[in-house]
Amino acid sequence: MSAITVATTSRTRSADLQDSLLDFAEDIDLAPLDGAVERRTLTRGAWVDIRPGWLQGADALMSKLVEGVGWHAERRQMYERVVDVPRMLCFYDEDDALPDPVLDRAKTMLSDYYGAELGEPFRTAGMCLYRDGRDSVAWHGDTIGRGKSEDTMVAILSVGAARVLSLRPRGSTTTWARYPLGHGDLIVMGGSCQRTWEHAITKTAKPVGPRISIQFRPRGVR
Ligand SMILES: O=C(O)CCC(=O)C(=O)O
Ligand SMILES: [Fe+2]
Repeated sequence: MSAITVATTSRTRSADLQDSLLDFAEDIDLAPLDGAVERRTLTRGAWVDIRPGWLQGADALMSKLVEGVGWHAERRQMYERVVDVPRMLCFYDEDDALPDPVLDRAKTMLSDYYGAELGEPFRTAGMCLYRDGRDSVAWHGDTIGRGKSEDTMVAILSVGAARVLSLRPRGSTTTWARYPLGHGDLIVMGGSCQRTWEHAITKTAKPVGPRISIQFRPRGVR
């Protein structure tokens, strides 16, 4: 009798394990962009496009990237002090192999969808790993390159814990828009957004797990 009970229990357990492995092995795939992207017009020629749930199988991609990306910490001069950049980073230049084929497909899909409007393809992939709510990115525009003077686009795919991307017009100290970016969501900042608006991932005291952001940019935009 007791042997049967044990056998039943172990069957259930292995079935559970198999289910969770199946969940884990859910195919990593991208849903269509056509007809599923919503544009929010900001001021001064800036806009944001949102495509929630673009990536399926985001758990599998998250694990793969946490393990497989050559994350490194950076330190940065802040006035008189050198401080830790509060997130881990990795940059894939246009000829670098991306850590999962789905990211190549993402880049191609974005280039196909936005090519006519953007006038060029997405080329590079920057990655940030926010280990917990203490990791952040301060208010900034991506203006190291051409975003300083030209309209452009920065497309961000998020995996892992949801964090809020905040936006404000340059010169303002108040947040005008908050976009919670969840597991598999896409947001695209476009038009003049990098030079006329600023964005940030602010710290949160809430207990949040790790989040990875993958930013696709055209050549010369940083
Ligand atoms: O984590 C994000 O989604 C934003 C990252 C960002 O703004 C940047 O790397 O320039
Ligand atoms: Fe940025």
